[in-house]
Amino acid sequence: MERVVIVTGANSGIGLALCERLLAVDSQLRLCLACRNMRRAEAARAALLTSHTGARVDLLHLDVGSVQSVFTAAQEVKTRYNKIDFLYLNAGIMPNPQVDIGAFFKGLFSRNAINMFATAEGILTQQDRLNSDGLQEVFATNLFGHFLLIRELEPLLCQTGHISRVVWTSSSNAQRSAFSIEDMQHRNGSEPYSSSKYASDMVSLALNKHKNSQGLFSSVICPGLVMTNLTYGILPSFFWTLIMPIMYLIRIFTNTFTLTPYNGAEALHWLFLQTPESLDPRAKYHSLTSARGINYTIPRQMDIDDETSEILYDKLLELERVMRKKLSERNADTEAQTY
Ligand SMILES: NC(=O)C1=CN([C@@H]2O[C@H](COP(=O)(O)OP(=O)(O)OC[C@H]3O[C@@H](n4cnc5c(N)ncnc54)[C@H](OP(=O)(O)O)[C@@H]3O)[C@@H](O)[C@H]2O)C=CC1
Ligand SMILES: CC(C)CCC[C@@H](C)[C@H]1CC[C@H]2C3=C(CC[C@]12C)[C@@]1(C)CCC(=O)[C@@H](C)[C@@H]1CC3
Repeated sequence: MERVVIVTGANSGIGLALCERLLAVDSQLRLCLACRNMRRAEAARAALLTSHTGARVDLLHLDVGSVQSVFTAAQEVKTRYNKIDFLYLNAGIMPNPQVDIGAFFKGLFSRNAINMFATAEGILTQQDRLNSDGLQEVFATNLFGHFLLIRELEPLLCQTGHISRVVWTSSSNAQRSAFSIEDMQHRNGSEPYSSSKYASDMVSLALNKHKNSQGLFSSVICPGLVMTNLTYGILPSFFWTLIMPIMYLIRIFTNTFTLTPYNGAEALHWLFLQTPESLDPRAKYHSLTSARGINYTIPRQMDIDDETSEILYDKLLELERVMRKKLSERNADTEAQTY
């Protein structure tokens, strides 16, 4: 049976590697690349068709960081497909990352060194900004746009007699300490990436609680540390290439250095092959690569509580109402001006 799979941020890195891997296991797939830049999306589609001639690969314009774009894209999805089997929420940003060199060297000679390499805890900050919707950009892109997409696609995702899956590309950098329920957009901190990923872990838990009975199942994964455009924003690519032998050395101590997008997509691919009943809603599924280069997936319990995840879910629903109102007022104004 033909399965419909949508991948956000599919034109590069882990998203593109996932598409390659999915087409390799299911040639009947109807794959939809949901991207903000159609030129890059076309190039990704061409690359996929080179290795999988005859595959059914659609393109969808989607900027998850824009409320209007999410609504327009969801409308388009509803006209194209009558069900969704997998929705991979993979698009993500980490703007203006800064590594605290002092904290890095302190961590290097501490008992916490392995954990630091696996999670970047305490050594990585970012500078966020407001987007044109008046939302914090990292929150809007990594979390809220995806949340809205799910809400808009509920008629397709929650159908009686059909199972749909959503999979969030989260991170082991998601930390409780970076998230505050009073400041869910992380307006006041310097770890918006960590906060947004922690929030996605909580939303996934809440979604399972509210939507499993309607056939919608949510999971979260961490791809490990992968060389992509995102990590090339932290250190330039030539520097990563220079220190690659050290990276392989570190992999002996932490299997979280998956390094290639193919390896990083392991848990995303693994989830595609599992039945939802066999999965743990409180677990994050980690892509891991052993020192010998063997890929595997393991679940680890997430540090989240039901109460905060419920409050967050409600707050997101409230923000959704506010944004819908704002948008309809904005659209009414534009219409009035054109007449
Ligand atoms: N690399 C790593 O070590 C890790 C990555 N992750 C997560 O993996 C996911 C994929 O990132 P990765 O492959 O590493 O990095 P890439 O930068 O290669 O991929 C990110 C993708 O998201 C897209 N994207 C960004 N913003 C938007 C937007 N507003 N609307 C639509 N698409 C958007 C990008 O599009 P464009 O090309 O147009 O910018 C790109 O296709 C992210 O969620 C990231 O947080 C998690 C843990 C580790
Ligand atoms: C290995 C080198 C000698 C020095 C590299 C130091 C840091 C730049 C890295 C150490 C741990 C890395 C890390 C990430 C980014 C680069 C490091 C901070 C991530 C935060 C990238 C995005 C994620 O989502 C996490 C899973 C990564 C965790 C580890």
